[in-house]
Amino acid sequence: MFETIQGEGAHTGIPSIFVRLQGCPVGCPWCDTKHTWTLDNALVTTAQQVIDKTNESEHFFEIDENKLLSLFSEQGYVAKHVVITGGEPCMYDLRPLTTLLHDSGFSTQIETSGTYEVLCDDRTYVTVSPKINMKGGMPVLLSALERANEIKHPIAMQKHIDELDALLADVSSLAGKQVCLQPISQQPRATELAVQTCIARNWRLSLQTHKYIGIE
Ligand SMILES: C[S@@+](CC[C@H](N)C(=O)[O-])C[C@H]1O[C@@H](n2cnc3c(N)ncnc32)[C@H](O)[C@@H]1O
Ligand SMILES: Nc1nc2[nH]cc(C(=O)O)c2c(=O)[nH]1
Ligand code: SF4
Ligand SMILES: [Mg+2]
Repeated sequence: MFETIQGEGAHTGIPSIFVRLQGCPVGCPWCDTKHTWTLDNALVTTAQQVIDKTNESEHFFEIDENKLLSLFSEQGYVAKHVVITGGEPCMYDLRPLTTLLHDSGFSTQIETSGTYEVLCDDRTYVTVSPKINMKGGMPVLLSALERANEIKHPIAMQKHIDELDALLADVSSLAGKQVCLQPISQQPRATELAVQTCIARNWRLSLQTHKYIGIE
């Protein structure tokens, strides 16, 4: 859990509290948060140790939504936008947390791979970053794509754009959905392909801006 600036997608630049949920079975080889993959009780520690950690350790803490809300003010957080990410946050039922946050004056956003049903408040802004043919062998769910406010696709080569086109063909309507391309790991060739494709398709470019300025 940490406070920073949303670095990706259409909400780039918004001060945000990030809640990074532990556990992900999807297995993207280039995942930049591999320390969140393992869900093992032996890794449970205290909230303060997780908040204070300076390295990417696999340790995590368990908390209910009411205590999490209290923790935001105890930590002195001032951001009013909460990004729930992971790991794969949609392994969990996020309705209690997102509804509590909206009713308490926060806006919320979920970052998900689209491999689980998205269970959240109607007011939540859902970013689906579809993960196609990854090691975990989990399909991207049409229900997740339909719920998405934003589809933010990580790409490195033309094949990834073709795979996105095939997924989008099944979505009932793209009206009101933002489509973004996000270059994988700041690779120059991926970035060039994303720029050219965004211009040609009138899609939006999503850079992981926090990585360019060295913030979390
Ligand atoms: C770490 S994931 C966690 C949320 C969820 N599991 C998902 O994949 O959307 C958060 C975002 O980072 C993106 N991401 C992860 N590793 C990346 C990388 N090496 N380059 C670009 N984007 C990456 C994902 O595609 C996703 O949009
Ligand atoms: N600054 C910042 N913005 C982000 N947007 C999505 C992120 C994520 O890991 O889900 C992320 C992240 O890790 N840091
Ligand atoms: S789905 Fe998200 S957290 Fe899981 S491996 Fe892929 S990028 Fe990482
Ligand atoms: Mg990240």
